[in-house]
Amino acid sequence: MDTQVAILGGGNLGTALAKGLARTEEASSKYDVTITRRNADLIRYLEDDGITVTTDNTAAVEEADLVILSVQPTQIEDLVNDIKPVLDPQQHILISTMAGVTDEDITELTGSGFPIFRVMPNTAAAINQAMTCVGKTPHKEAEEKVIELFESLGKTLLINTDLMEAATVLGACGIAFFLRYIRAASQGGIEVGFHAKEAQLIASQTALGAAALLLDSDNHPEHEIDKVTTPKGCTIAGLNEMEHNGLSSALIKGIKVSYEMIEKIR
Ligand SMILES: NC(=O)C1=CN([C@@H]2O[C@H](COP(=O)(O)OP(=O)(O)OC[C@H]3O[C@@H](n4cnc5c(N)ncnc54)[C@H](O)[C@@H]3O)[C@@H](O)[C@H]2O)C=CC1
Ligand SMILES: O=C(O)[C@@H]1CCC=N1
Repeated sequence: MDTQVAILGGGNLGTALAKGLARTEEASSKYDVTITRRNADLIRYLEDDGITVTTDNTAAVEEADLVILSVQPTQIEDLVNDIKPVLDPQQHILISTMAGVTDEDITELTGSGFPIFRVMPNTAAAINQAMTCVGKTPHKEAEEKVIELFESLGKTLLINTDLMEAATVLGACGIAFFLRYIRAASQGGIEVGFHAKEAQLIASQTALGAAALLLDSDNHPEHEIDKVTTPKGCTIAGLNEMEHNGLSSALIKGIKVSYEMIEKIR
């Protein structure tokens, strides 16, 4: 029988997870997905992909093996109060995507005995290109199921839970950080002669190529950069100008401020 997945909170991330699970034959043949949202009509379109859409959290949980909690941190208390009567430690593996919410926070609301996993995916799950960090737990059998689910949505990395906040910033917020780079590169591309759509295509495919070079080889970025920077050429001139203006420093500082912010989310 298919594994039953309930995604509670069909917002930006929840819908990305649902779309990814419906998008490939491999995932859709393994997982039966139900997604909930208070205003379910806003995500009714997911039914076209074979996903069950409902406002009824308890009905979704009653059927589920894997329960993904994907509401905002401030909304978790109401959600757990809603589903608590049907939560069963023998049946349910709880998976939280919530930034800054610890497993202790969740246990306080659910009561003890549940395998609770903290995961940090990103919105590229919608196209099965997510990076998902999964926090280690002692529940090894359940862990395999959680990793299998997120492997069907992209790549996974098992990490110590004290790194979940760092994973949030680098992997989840990272989507926005890289997209802002692509937007800026496109704007530069327009200044030097391209139409907006052409500039975006060139910048996006170049970003994808740069990332793929690293994923394919495991090389350090600077090793690949050295291959592009012709002596006295235009690459090193542009790169050094970017660094004089604080490119690397701005990124590092932004990541640190983002990290410090997680403490304050809840
Ligand atoms: N957006 C992102 O890229 C990522 C978000 N996260 C985390 O995932 C969680 C969700 O984030 P987003 O999807 O961006 O937020 P969102 O605000 O877009 O989605 C939350 C959804 O949950 C629904 N909701 C709230 N209470 C509910 C309830 N009791 N029953 C059913 N639905 C309910 C809301 O109506 C909303 O549609 C957050 O905790 C966030 O920290 C983690 C990684 C990436
Ligand atoms: O910005 C946020 O707080 C959430 C967590 C990671 C991505 N979005």
